[in-house]
This record gives sequence, structure tokens and C-alpha cells, in this order.
Amino acid sequence: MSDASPSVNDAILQVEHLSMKFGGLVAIGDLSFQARRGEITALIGPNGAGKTTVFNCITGFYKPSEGMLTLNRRDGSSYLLERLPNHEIPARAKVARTFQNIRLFSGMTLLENLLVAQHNKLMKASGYTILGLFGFSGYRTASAESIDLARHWLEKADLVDRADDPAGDLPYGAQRRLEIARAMCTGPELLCLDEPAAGLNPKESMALNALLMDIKDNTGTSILLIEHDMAVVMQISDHVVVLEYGRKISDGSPHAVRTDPRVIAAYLGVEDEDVETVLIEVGDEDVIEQLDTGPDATHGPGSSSSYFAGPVTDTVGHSEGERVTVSKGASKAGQVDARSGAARPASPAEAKPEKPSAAKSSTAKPAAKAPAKPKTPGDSNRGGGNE
Ligand SMILES: Nc1ncnc2c1ncn2[C@@H]1O[C@H](COP(=O)(O)OP(=O)(O)OP(=O)(O)O)[C@@H](O)[C@H]1O
Repeated sequence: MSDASPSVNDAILQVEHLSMKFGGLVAIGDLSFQARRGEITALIGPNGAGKTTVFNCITGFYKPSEGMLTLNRRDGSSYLLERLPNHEIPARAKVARTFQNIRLFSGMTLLENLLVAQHNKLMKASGYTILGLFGFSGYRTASAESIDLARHWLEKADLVDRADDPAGDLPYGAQRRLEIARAMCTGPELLCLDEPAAGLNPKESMALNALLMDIKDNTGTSILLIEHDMAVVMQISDHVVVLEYGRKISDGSPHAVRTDPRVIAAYLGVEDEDVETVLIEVGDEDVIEQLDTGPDATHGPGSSSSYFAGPVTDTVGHSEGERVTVSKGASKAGQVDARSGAARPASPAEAKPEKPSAAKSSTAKPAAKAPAKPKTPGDSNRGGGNE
């Protein structure tokens, strides 16, 4: 893994100046980042930061208000995802995704779920005719290959013993792995996983990590991951991009991001002026060292820094008297109007409408601007959420 900026050829996905507006609400504002080929890139940030919206733009559920999303395939072809019809994104650009809420065919067996995922390939082999289903040798070959591929991914996901059980009978963690296996049956070059570890116990999280590392090491499929479970993010990611209020606030290696005061402030949900106090409470040596030495310039935000309250600047350091300060330029929620004393939202994310409670996991995840809790982003933090 290298911290150097990837060249265009290294990037399987280039997100350039992406903006997504819902009426007056700017869910994503001028976001740029790259996901490198063959790596696991994590997209993290507090609730409402815009992570799922980025996924929805990449996978065609939303058409971006502005920006370019370029998918560079291994064969040298490139696709502008924002211009492709939805159904062509998996078929031509080879992008697959999973959702925050499990979307298996719960009444179908595990094997059937994986065969359904290969429906397009099978229909093509049939020549799209009923006669083709019975007559074409090509169909029989494709059918046998589909079963082999399904079996392969059931083994990889450690689910082959339950191949004939209904998917709905599986434990939660196994259903998550089955979803990933199903996505892999489509032969993706980019696999987008929306909170795959949400609601998993530690043993299930370890099995998930093993599956994702296996995919990374042995298939050449690149992974883009939204995850609130920092144990998963820190263990398996090569590269982490942090969003807050739809803007990139940090971008770099897991270690660089974990010790970035802007990220800590965003996750702790504190105002800039309170960061010093909370970091001292945290007592994390890495963080304190980072504050002592100043930020790593190679990991600062790019041109996509927060704009809601001005640019986030690299002004973390000691002032006279050994006070540790963080720039007041950082984007923060709930700023108080000095004149009226009334709280006002600092960003559109604060206007996030309530989402259906059924879509929320029962496990807590870091709420943007929640009361300060002394935890670094490197600590495990259970996810759940919406889509
Ligand atoms: N279809 C929509 N219509 C209106 N607003 C939306 C829509 N989709 C997302 N938003 C808003 O965009 C912002 C970003 O939401 P998004 O779900 O992308 O955040 P997130 O980082 O994925 O959050 P979480 O971690 O809670 O899943 C929120 O304010 C959300 O309410």
C-alpha cells in the first residue's frame, strides 16, 4: 500500500467534483476521491455525512447534480457512470453493490439466490428463447458454470453446508456473507458494500473480514466499503476517505485518518474549541503525538474540504503556553448565532429528515454532533443505519 496519490491508471473509480442536491439540501458537495484497483477503500463519516448518497450515485440509483464518476475497467475501457442507464452499471461497468438492509430472496435457497444473480448470463446463453433453454449446448454449459460459480462462492463464504436451506433461515452474519457471495457471482470489478458489518457480533465480523480479504487477495475485485465498525475499517482497509456533511475532511491510510484531529472532532461530535479538552480525555498517544507534530500534509483534505463554514485548515498545533488548538475553520454543526443565541444548523446534513425507523439497526453508530464521548475513530463502533 502506498500513500502516494494514485495515478489515473491505478484508479478503478475516480469521483470528481461530485455534488448531489435534494432541493435545497446539499447531501454531497464537490467531493473528489479515487479508489485504487485491487484495494479496499473505506468511506466513513458520521450519520448523514452522505456516504450512502455517494453509493447511490455510483450505482445509478441517483443521477448526480454535478460531477463525474469514472469507472476504469481492467480491459482498458472506461465508463462515465453518471451517464449510464442504471441497468448497464452492473452489466457493462461491472459494479455490484449490497445494501444496508439485507435484500436476499429469503424464501429461496442459498444456491437459488446465487443462481438468480447469474440470470443475465444464463438468459444470454439461452438466446432469450424457451427453445434455447432446452436446445442450446451453450445454455447447458453456462448453466453448469453458474452452478460451479455458486458453489465456489458458497465455499468461500463458508456456507456450502447450508446450500439447500432457505436464505431467511441463516443467522444474520451468514446472510451478510451470502449477500456478498451473491454480488461476487455477477463478476464485479468494483464491489460496493454498504455497512456489511452492521449488527454483526465479533465472530461474524472476523468471518466477514476474512471473506473480504480473500476477495481482495484472490479475485482482483476492488472494494468500496461504507462502514461504521472501525475495527473492520482499520483492519482491512488500504485507504480511508472521511466525509462530514457531504464534504471530504480526510483521505489517507487508516493510521493517518485515525489520528487526524479533524476526523476525531467529527466523530466525537464536538465543537472545535472543545476538541482539546476531549483529546486530552481520550489520552490516545497517537493522537497526542499527531497534535504535537502537526498534521501530515499528505493526508489533508483536498480541494473538496468542507465549505459550509469555510475551509478546514491544517492549523493544529501548539500556541504559546502549550495550548493545543484546532482551526475554527472546520465545519461544525449547531453553531450558535452569536447575536440571537439561537442554535442554527451549520450544514444541510442537520436538516436530515427522519428516516423510517424500520430501516435502522438497533445498534448505535456515531451520530454527528452527538454528545462528546471520549473515543477515537479507531475504536470499534457498531453500525446500523439507513439507506
Ligand atoms: N432521497 C433523498 N431525499 C432527500 N434527502 C436525502 C435523500 N437521500 C439522502 N438524503 C439526505 O442526504 C443526507 C446524506 O444522507 P446519507 O444517507 O447519504 O448519509 P449517510 O452518511 O449514508 O448516513 P448514515 O450513516 O446514517 O447511513 C442526509 O441529510 C439525508 O437526509
